[in-house]
Parts: sequence; structure tokens; C-alpha cells
Amino acid sequence: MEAEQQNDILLKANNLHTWFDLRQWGFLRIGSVRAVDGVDFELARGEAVAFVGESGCGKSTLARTLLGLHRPTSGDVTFDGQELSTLKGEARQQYLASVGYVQQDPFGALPPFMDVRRLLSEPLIIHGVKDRDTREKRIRQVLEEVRLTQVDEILPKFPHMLSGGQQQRVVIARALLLEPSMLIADEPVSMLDASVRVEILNLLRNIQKQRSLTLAFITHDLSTVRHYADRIFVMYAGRIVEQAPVEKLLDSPQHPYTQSLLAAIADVDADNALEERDVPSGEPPSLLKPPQGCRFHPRCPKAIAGTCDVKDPPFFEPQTGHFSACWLHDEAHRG
Ligand SMILES: Nc1ncnc2c1ncn2[C@@H]1O[C@H](COP(=O)(O)OP(=O)(O)OP(=O)(O)O)[C@@H](O)[C@H]1O
Repeated sequence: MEAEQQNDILLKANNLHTWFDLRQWGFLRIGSVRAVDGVDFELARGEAVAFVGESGCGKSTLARTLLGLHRPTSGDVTFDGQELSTLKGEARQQYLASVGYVQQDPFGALPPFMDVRRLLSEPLIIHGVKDRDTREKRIRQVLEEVRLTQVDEILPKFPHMLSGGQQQRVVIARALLLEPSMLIADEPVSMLDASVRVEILNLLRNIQKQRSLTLAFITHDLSTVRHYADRIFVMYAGRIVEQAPVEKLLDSPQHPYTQSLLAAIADVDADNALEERDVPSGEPPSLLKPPQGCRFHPRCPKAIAGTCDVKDPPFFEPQTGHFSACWLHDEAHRG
């Protein structure tokens, strides 16, 4: 992180755990799914970060915990110096207004029985904007900002009358209505046609820069993050295993898991289409009973017996500002 950003932390996750109880017959607790299991990070004002990892590694649970939709099992989130768990009443409303949420499925995120004018009015009404003209002006501004410029045509439409890309623009407009200082975008383009994905990602990045927003992208797709994030956090089995500025992480991945994720990205060069890739076999572990030691060790081609299967790796800093939780960086294991 840039030195000047260090004094300007907007959000901090402190040893965050979000576990879900697993019950048999509805009452007998038989274990916990450790969806987020000891996560620490800081996000500066105005930076764009991406949380990347395979399906089921806890990305959405992390996003929903940051949004206050899941209560952490332990640890906490601090936003603008205030612990989220202590916020009640108006302070909590204020927090919810400060963090905009862009969901994966825009159609599911928009109430089907409300036209665009009404669904954009509701958050303003809830947050005390009583004057109809003020609301209308604000709604028109955000629709222009998300490039839905035929505002008069869009306002009376219901979600099913819009294309997927237009629906996602409305979701982004709704997330911007209350002047948030942060946006959390959970797989914002994965359900859209390939033709509109880049447009929506560019839109989010431009809005983030123009408004100096903190933007947290949640994605399983490492191939797109170079253009949309300043820093990347790689998650595996409920934990962050590597974090670095985007170029460093993509050009010189340090953790074997990140290396395998990058190796798995489809190569656009047709000549290489049949080339074998160094992708470790196997599935991510069960979050009910994660493996002892490094959680990646059962799939890791470089695992050190007696170490990786025994002890949890701490973060090492193999390059300045580049952190990787892997025993291979330990002096004792370097050949
Ligand atoms: N409400 C819940 N109750 C019980 N288990 C849950 C709940 N929400 C998520 N999980 C479990 O937590 C783990 C992490 O899920 P999560 O959706 O956070 O992962 P993800 O990385 O976002 O994956 P995806 O990209 O598939 O959504 C999974 O094993 C999931 O089944």
C-alpha cells in the first residue's frame, strides 16, 4: 500500500471469522462451516481491491459480513474508526448508506413489481429524503452517471423490461444514490452476456475513480482484475493466502495456489490450446473440517512434509509489499 494511504484507512477487518452452524434435524448442531476463518486486511479510501478465489472459498460470506448482513462469529470490522458490531439505530443506517452493494444477479436484486423510478425512490425515502423533486433530481443524476441516458424512457420501466446490462446499471445507480464512500461488487458481471461485461467493469472503475470510492470486487476470475483493481487478495478455504498490488501479484505470484490459479486461466493463443497446464488436481477442502497446517497442502505440488501438513503458515513478505502465507518463503526451507 502507498505510504500516504496508510493514514487513510476506511475499512479494517480484524481477525474476522464468520462460521455457519450446521444442524441435523433442524436442532442438533453437528459442526460449523468456517466460511471466513481468520481474515485481516485494511482498505484505504479511494482504492480498488479484488478478492479472488475459487467457488466456495468464502468470498461472498466475507462481502456479506462487511455489509453487516452476517454477524461475525468473532473478530470485527471497523469502518471509519467505528466497530460495526457496536452500531445501532441511526448509526447503523448511516453505515448501510455508506456502503453500496452491487449483487451478482441484477434481476434477482431488483424488486419485480417496482418500476425504476419507484425502486430508486425507496432508499431515498427510507433515508429521509422527503421532497419529491429532490428525489427526482437525485435519481436522474445517478441514472446519467451509470450511462442510462434515456432517463425518461427508463424511469417507468419494470426490471423485466430491461436488458441484463441495463438491470445491472440500475443496481449500480441504486448503490450510488446515498453517496456511499465504498462499493462492494460481488461477481458483478458473471451473470451478464460477455458483450456487456467489459462495459460494466469499466463503468464501475470509472465511477470509483471519479468519486474516489473504495471499491471491493469479489470475483473468481483473475484474468479480468488487472484493469479493475489496485490490489488483490487471494482467498483459499476461508482465508487470505496472498496479497499484493495487482501487477506484482499477477506478474510474480508467490503462493503455489495463486500460481495454479494463473496457470488455469485459458490461454487465448490457439496454438497453446492443447498444452498441458500445471494445475493441481483435487478439490478445495471441506470448510467443516479444514486440513491441519496449510489448507492448500493436500493439493500443493511443493508441499513440505512435516511442515505444511502440521503448522499454519504465517504471512511472509518475499518482496516488499507482497505477502504470501506459505512455508516456502521461510529461510529454513529455502534451498
Ligand atoms: N447461510 C449459509 N449457511 C450455511 N453455509 C453457508 C451459508 N452461506 C455460505 N455457506 C457456505 O460457506 C462456504 C463459503 O461460501 P461463499 O458463498 O461465501 O463462497 P464463495 O467463494 O462466494 O463462492 P461462490 O463464488 O460459489 O459464491 C460454502 O461452503 C457455503 O456452502
